[in-house]
Amino acid sequence: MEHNREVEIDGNSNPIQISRLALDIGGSLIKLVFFSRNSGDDEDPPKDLVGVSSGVNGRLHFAKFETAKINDCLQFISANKLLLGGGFQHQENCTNDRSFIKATGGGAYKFSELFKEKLGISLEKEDEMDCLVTGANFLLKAVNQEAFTYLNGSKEFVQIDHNDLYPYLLVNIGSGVSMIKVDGDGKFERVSGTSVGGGTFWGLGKLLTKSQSFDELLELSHRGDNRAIDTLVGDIYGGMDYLKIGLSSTTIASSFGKATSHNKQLEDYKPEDISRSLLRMISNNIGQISYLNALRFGLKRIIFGGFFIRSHSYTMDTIAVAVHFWSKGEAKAMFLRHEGFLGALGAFMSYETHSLDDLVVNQVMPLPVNASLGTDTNYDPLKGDLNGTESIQCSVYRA
Ligand SMILES: Nc1ncnc2c1ncn2[C@@H]1O[C@H](COP(=O)(O)OP(=O)(O)O)[C@@H](O)[C@H]1O
Ligand SMILES: CC(C)(COP(=O)(O)O)[C@@H](O)C(=O)NCCC(=O)O
Repeated sequence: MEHNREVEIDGNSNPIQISRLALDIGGSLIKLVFFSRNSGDDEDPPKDLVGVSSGVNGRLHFAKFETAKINDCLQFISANKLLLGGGFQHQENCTNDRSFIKATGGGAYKFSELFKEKLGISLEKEDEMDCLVTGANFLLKAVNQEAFTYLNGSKEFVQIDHNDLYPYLLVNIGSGVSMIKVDGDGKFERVSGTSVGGGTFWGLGKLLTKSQSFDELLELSHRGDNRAIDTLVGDIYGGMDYLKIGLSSTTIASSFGKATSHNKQLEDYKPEDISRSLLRMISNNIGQISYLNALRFGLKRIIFGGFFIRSHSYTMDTIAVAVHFWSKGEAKAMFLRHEGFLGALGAFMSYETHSLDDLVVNQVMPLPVNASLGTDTNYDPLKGDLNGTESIQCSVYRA
């Protein structure tokens, strides 16, 4: 099982001290975020941080499980004693069990009883849209090298000016898609959504290609050629462009259009071509709907999150090109390194408004990890697909 291993620390076998665990239980995946305190070292806060006294150094960890395999997730929480710890406390041996954990997503309702029964814990529910926005704002403001653009195969990190962050359109591509106009911290409106999202790609792709996993389906798309199954403008116009309305001969005129051919069956198409065509169709469609919503509200920045993206170059390229094409270069698509963890991070941050409001999360830096969750120490943020196996260094300050 991909993530079902015990948490190690800093390359040795001391158990880590976990404070705070939050969950986002979605239609497809369960996302976990938890904080582990570095052993022994409290620190003085930076001089420019007013109103705080001492700090705690630690790491934020990320993990994910398929929702259908929720028992693996329960086992992971239990095996790693993630329910121990009572917030960011300074005592060395903090062992008081929590009676609740913060959780968001539909599964926080659906699986509430299961958590109670198997782990003896209540799920304190946080609104999913609230959490997505809080998570996105947190990442954009606090994490260095978080947001990037993707065009023609190259990533470029965007330096976020905190005074010029809002408004933006947040598009979360999970099982379904939510589009949220964000105007500030806690100030947002869900302006649109579409049911044609990540679940559609995975569901249709599984039926059409017999892929056994999402990763296999994505891998197939790398090798595919969508022209075998999509009808291009050139197929209709005898190889010519239709420049009068701005369409080149290579533009897709009709996704899956060639599949209408009477003398071909599903078996006559290669799974990799089907996967590629499907990925392109769904990414393109989401890019276009996003642009139309950005246009409705005059938004220039569209920030995409959700695990559908999986830092996959072809997905990001298709979305970015769609936004660029439809907006004639006016709007910009941006992606996030922690794309899939917005909701879980938002739930994690929501502890503050209740029992931990004297704490400020600050100085978050992406760092290669030591041994936490078996992460690759050569992690390169420029190349990386953050797959729920990285952690980031952070400090938390106490007022
Ligand atoms: N390992 C995986 N298993 C299933 N789906 C995955 C996986 N990795 C990425 N995905 C994609 O991510 C989508 C779920 O994204 P996510 O943001 O976690 O949404 P949700 O909250 O609905 O679970 C899936 O519908 C699928 O397209
Ligand atoms: C219902 C949801 C918010 C659930 O979130 P998810 O688990 O898909 O991340 C999402 O699937 C969604 O916004 N669906 C689109 C529904 C619509 O606007 O048509």
